[in-house]
Amino acid sequence: MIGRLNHVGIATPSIEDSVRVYRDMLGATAIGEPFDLPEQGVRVCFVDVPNTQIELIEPLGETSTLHGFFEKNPRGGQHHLCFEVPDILVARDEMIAKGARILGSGAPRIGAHGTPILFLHPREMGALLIELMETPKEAH
Ligand SMILES: CC[C@H](C(=O)O)C(=O)SCCNC(=O)CCNC(=O)[C@H](O)C(C)(C)COP(=O)(O)OP(=O)(O)OC[C@H]1O[C@@H](n2cnc3c(N)ncnc32)[C@H](O)[C@@H]1OP(=O)(O)O
Ligand SMILES: [Co+2]
Repeated sequence: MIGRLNHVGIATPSIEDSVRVYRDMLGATAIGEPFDLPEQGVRVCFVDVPNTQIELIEPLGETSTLHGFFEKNPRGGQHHLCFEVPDILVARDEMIAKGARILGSGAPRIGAHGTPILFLHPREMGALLIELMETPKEAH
C-alpha cells in the first residue's frame, strides 16, 4: 500500500540553524522558503534532495504537538517519516483494520503539500511516527 517516501520530518528548535547545516555542511542547493502552517502548529521548510525531501519543522504556537517532542528531545531530531498513498481514506481504513491508531479525530487534514494527511501512532509502528500523505493528483 505505501508508496514513495515523500519526506523525512526533522524537528528543530531553529529552521535557520538547520538550513545552515543542510546548505553549508551538506551542500544542499534546493532549499525552500519557510512557511507557517498554524492549523498544524508548525513552521516548515523543505530541503529537496534527489529522491525525497527533508521537512524541517519548528513549533508554531503554544499548542504545537512539537512541544511534547522537544520535552524529550530538546535539540530536536528525527521526528517522522511520510509515505505517499494513492487514497488516504482507503489507507486509513486499511491501517485501522490492521490495528494501527489514527491520531487526532481520524479525519484527514491538509498537510504541507496541500494534500490530505494522517498520522499513525508510533506505538503500533515500531516506535516511529508515520505520516501518510495522499499522492498529489498531478503526480499520478
Ligand atoms: C502536518 C504538517 C507537516 C506535513 O508533513 O504536512 C507535518 O508533518 S507536521 C508534524 C507535526 N505534527 C504531528 O506530529 C501530528 C501528530 N503527532 C502527535 O499527535 C503527537 O506528536 C504524538 C501523539 C505522536 C505524541 O504526542 P506526545 O509527545 O504529547 O505524547 P507522548 O509523550 O505521550 O508520546 C506517546 C508515545 O509516543 C512517543 N513519541 C512521541 N513523539 C514521537 C515521535 N515523533 N517519534 C516516535 N515516537 C514518538 C513517545 O516517546 C511516547 O512513547 P512511550 O513509549 O509511550 O513513552
Ligand atoms: Co510531515
